[in-house]
Amino acid sequence: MDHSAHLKDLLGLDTVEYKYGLSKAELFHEAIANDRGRVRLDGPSDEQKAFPTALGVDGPLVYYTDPECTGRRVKDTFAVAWPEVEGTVWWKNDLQKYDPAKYQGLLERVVAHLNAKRATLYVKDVYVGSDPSYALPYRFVGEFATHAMFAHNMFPKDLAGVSDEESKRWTMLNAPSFVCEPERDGSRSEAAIIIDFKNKICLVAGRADYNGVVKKTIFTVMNYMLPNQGILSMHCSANVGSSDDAAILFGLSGTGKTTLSADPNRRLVGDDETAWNDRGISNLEDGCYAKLIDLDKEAEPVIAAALSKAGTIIENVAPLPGKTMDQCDPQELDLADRSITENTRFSYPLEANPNVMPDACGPHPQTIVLLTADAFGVLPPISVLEPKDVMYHFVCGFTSKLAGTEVGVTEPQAAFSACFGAPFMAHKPSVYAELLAKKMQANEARCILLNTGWSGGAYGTGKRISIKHTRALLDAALAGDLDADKVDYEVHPIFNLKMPTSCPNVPSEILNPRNTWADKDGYDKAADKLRSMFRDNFETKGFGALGIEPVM
Ligand SMILES: Nc1ncnc2c1ncn2[C@@H]1O[C@H](COP(=O)(O)OP(=O)(O)O)[C@@H](O)[C@H]1O
Ligand SMILES: C=C(OP(=O)(O)O)C(=O)O
Ligand SMILES: [Mn+2]
Repeated sequence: MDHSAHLKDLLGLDTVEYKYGLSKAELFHEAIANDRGRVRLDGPSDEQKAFPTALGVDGPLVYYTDPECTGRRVKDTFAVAWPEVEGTVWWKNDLQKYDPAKYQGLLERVVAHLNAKRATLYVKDVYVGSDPSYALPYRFVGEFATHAMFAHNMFPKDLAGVSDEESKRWTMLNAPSFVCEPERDGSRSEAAIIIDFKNKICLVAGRADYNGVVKKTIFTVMNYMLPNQGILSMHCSANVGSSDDAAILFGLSGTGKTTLSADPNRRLVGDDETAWNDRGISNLEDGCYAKLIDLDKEAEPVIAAALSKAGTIIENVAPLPGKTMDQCDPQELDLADRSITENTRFSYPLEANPNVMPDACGPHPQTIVLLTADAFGVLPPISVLEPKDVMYHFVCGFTSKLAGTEVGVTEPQAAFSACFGAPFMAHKPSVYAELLAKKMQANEARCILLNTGWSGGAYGTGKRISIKHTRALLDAALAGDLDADKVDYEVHPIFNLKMPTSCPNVPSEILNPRNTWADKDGYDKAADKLRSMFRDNFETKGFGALGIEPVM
């Protein structure tokens, strides 16, 4: 069945025009010519009205989202509560039930809207997963060429060996020009992002044109599908060292998955979504989606270099003062500008990194890193974990949500996000925890908790630990220099975490966070408060009943 028959059959689209399978260069030109002014813009700057903007033919595509949608709209993210799937989904605030009848009505209205305007729709066929044994065909269908180009950048394209493509295919219908009516459509607002697990459809209706939606929605789908095959899907980045030693780095948004995995001395597997099966790890994607805010070109050389490559998509970054986008070299964008959002981004294909693993896969991980960005400034910058600590911290998923990635978050907010990615975990945390425990039993790995958050005080008084020190800590851990037989530890009296007392290229005094606070009493109180939060969260979520041992 070709794409138009498929989309007529699945969705009822029949009077639209398709631009199917365009090359990246063609999508780039389509975006320049056609995406301009297609989203309602209420009060943006002139610069935003002129989106998207090309920086020369070989330059990046610079795209400005709807100002309402500069991050993920978590409160507008749903899955259809079909009776067949209702009992298998982990329902929560960031994945709520959508009434099946309302969903069917809404889908019909979106399709009617596109048919009525004889919309031009971009169709891009990619895969989610770089290993054909589990990869799923993913058909992006949407009004914006930019999104189709994003799908092209971010996902594997020519993957041979995927069986039964038609029956496995997932389809995203992405219609930013539609306006949801909550009363009639059952949505919360004028936009809704809805996963239909029964019919393999992701519907993006309304103002939700942040590129991240195109990847995180299908990631949620993979987190639903893969555990059913015994494959652990993870919100983590991954890379491989020179002796074929793989590492995975779990973390919620803003904790450093992308930054720390882009390591000039290690080959990249992926920066965000990784699967772990019986053969090892592999990337679900084929590109990276890095934050640009305050990018320090010395601390993040790989990401900075990717910024001058052709074919990237830059999102919501303003030009330097006095420049217009057309004159502005990608290296001269105003990376400190927060006027549109803190969550400024760019998407680049893996090949923009000179140091990647062939086929975006690697062996079983030798090191498991749990990333957290503690805005209370009380967790040690590095702790060495036992497997039971990993299970505890994995289900707790403590971090601070940083500004920007989720609509509505404007300053750091303590969060317990199970599996370091609760919004994307379609099953209950126990499903992923059990798989992780099995994988860890079968493959011995060293485990660390790496805190990329605040030191010397909480957010507001202290400072974020430098990327230089975080990297030195990570490098030492990866080299085995912090293994139990190599280094002395202190045990943190409140968090019960093993803190190395020394580490190459890191001042020893920062290794125990209490040393970095002038106000020791203040530190003790803050640490105590965080421990209470950990305990309350553990209790409320009933993790004890899953066989997880409370470690603090
Ligand atoms: N010590 C640190 N380690 C990692 N990232 C840091 C650190 N200090 C500041 N940052 C910044 O924090 C952000 C981390 O974001 P990113 O790597 O995109 O996280 P993720 O991929 O997990 O969402 C980047 O903007 C990075 O520059
Ligand atoms: C793209 C995202 O991922 P991250 O911030 O983890 O890179 C996101 O959460 O929208
Ligand atoms: Mn990232």
